[in-house]
Amino acid sequence: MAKPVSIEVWNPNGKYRVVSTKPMPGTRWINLLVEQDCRVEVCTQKKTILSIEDIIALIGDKCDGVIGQLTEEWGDALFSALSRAGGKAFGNMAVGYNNVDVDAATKHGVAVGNTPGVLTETTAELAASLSLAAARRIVEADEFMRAGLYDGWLPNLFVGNLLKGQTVGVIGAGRIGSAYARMMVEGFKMNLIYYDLYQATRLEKFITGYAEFLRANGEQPVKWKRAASMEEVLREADVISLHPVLDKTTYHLINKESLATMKKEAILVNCSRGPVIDEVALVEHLKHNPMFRVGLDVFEDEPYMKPGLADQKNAIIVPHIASASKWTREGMATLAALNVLGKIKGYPIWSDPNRVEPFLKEDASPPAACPSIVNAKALGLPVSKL
Ligand SMILES: NC(=O)C1=CN([C@@H]2O[C@H](COP(=O)(O)OP(=O)(O)OC[C@H]3O[C@@H](n4cnc5c(N)ncnc54)[C@H](O)[C@@H]3O)[C@@H](O)[C@H]2O)C=CC1
Ligand SMILES: O=C(O)C(=O)CO
Repeated sequence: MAKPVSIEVWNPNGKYRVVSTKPMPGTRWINLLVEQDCRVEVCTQKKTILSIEDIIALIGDKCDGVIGQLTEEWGDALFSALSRAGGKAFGNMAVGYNNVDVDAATKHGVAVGNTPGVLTETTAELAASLSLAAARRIVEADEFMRAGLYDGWLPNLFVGNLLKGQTVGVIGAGRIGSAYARMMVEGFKMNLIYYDLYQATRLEKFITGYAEFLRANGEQPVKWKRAASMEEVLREADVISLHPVLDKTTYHLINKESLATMKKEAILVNCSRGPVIDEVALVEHLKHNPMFRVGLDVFEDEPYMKPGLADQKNAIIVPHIASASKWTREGMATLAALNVLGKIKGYPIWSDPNRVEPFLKEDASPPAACPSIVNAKALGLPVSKL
């Protein structure tokens, strides 16, 4: 028997019971649920990652929907518990849903929501920050200052890489990868090489237009290329940022062999999911190639790091904070709640999950639709005409 889990309750007499496995930023998401007759229960347990038993205890005997987190393994056990409790919706507070067994959810008739569109720029900005921090050795230099080691300007002190004119490589040029590419190309006048299963037409058009603008202003134009293979990106790029989804095709995409393909002084950034990189191979590569640098937001066995990673001066490591801007996190909470609410109320699915602004306007009621349900087709859910 699982121990009871501590909760905070809003609108105790609400008709629909919605559980959030974590307190989430802002209050709009709670207000929107309460206004629509939901009793909202938020788990306040002082434990970062809840166990499956904890979540089953939270679901209880009657639960209409759950808002959960990417740290939780949502598989058959949780979806059958939710379905037994009458639940029809699970909202993952994330765009990535590799923690969710979508087939199991579909089998139990549960809609799975995610939160695309609201974290694109925020995540791309962190990837850009890590790229810059690695190129200019900002963390090492900061540690040096704090250690009281600075005793005057020197010609060779913390010399790093100039990005202008170098090539940025993007693997996975979807929403976030494309936003990152634009930042690096437009902001630092880098050339782009990208690899994706699909053509990034809008990104290509943007860079072509920007190159024309630069040429017209007497500046060196930037260039872009869609690579035929990932290896081409690894061979040619000076800075490589990973932005694919995590699935069977991208697990350990970066391994011993692919690391060996990269330039000795390349920079590798990962703001996607940890298992896209074989972290043991990466630690070895960092040890043997001191001029190779990485910026990591995500890790293979979060919250842990593989032995030796934290000792490498050529690694910048931050704790999965790529989406951590206030606007984005509040927006993610709102979208996750509206996915659950929409399914409870029987609303149709929003037709373009990338165009989520109407759901985020503080001073307006959100559209009567679920912003993004990943198994909408499999469940045969109707699409909104709004
Ligand atoms: N570190 C963080 O806090 C965050 C991490 N993420 C991660 O970033 C991922 C991407 O997010 P979005 O850009 O919104 O998704 P997206 O679906 O727009 O882009 C993913 C791209 O990866 C491509 N792709 C899939 N398999 C591939 C392969 N084998 N090789 C090359 N490309 C491949 C897809 O074609 C697509 O263009 C999410 O799934 C999530 O895991 C997202 C937000 C924040
Ligand atoms: O949305 C996601 O996929 C995240 O990783 C949140 O930071």
